[in-house]
Amino acid sequence: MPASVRFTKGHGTRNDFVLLDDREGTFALTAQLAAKLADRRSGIGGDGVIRVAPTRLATDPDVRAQADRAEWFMDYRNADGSIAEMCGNGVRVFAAYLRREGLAPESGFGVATRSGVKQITFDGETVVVDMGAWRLTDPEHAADGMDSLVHLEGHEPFSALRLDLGNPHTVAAVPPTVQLDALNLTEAPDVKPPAPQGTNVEFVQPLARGHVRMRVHERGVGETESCGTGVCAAAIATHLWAGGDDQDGTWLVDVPGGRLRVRLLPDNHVELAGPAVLVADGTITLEG
Ligand SMILES: N[C@@H](CCC[C@H](N)C(=O)O)C(=O)O
Repeated sequence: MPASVRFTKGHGTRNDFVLLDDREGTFALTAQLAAKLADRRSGIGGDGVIRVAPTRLATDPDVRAQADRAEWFMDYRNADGSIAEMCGNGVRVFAAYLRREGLAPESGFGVATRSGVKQITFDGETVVVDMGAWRLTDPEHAADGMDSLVHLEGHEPFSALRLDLGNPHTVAAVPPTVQLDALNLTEAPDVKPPAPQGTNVEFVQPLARGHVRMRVHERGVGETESCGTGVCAAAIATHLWAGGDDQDGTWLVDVPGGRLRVRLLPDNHVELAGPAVLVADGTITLEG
């Protein structure tokens, strides 16, 4: 492991990350290292930690197999050190870093992730990501658009839909009689049936046609101010609940950290667009 590593702190709608520049592919992002760096008091602080690494040197053969379509691999871990397959805000910050460092073409490129290659383009400072194809987690039980319940103390259980965006999501419909801002998300919500790999839980309320607001409790982190895969899941679920044809396929999703745009594309593909901000750079010494 090298003695010192360049890092960059960045965020996408205030979902924040520590990026570690491992362009030579020389070290491992362990659970311990990620949790240490993500700590907001004794580390740099972030909702997640991302290693920028050459795809061809990835240890996972499924990631290495993406090397012909994506030069760089987003090696992502949550703040508690656990691995996640995908991160929608993280991949935009990752793309902004590659762009700034001149490591990828302005015209667009693929990023390798644990859930396949994600295609990036830029619209000015907005980073646009083809997040790939979504799917219902349990299509057999989701006929009416609901397949689970989310329990939060002090509330009637919320009806919810489980979706797979590469990582797991449970989108809970919050009735208009419930104040979204007042929900207590300090503890992980109780989801039934339980998710074997854990789940991110989104709480969603419609605002207008094609426009919703959302709060999220992220697996491996806690409540965050935004979740890119989560806003995609929220838009897809709301679209399905509305009968699938209530708008033109473009959704705005307001989260505590800002606003993201989601487009529902053919073949169940979903596109995420939003900002990515690189805040600070530094060097950190890693213990051997
Ligand atoms: N914040 C991310 C999602 C990060 C991973 C998630 N916590 C998980 O464990 O699946 C996003 O922007 O999508």
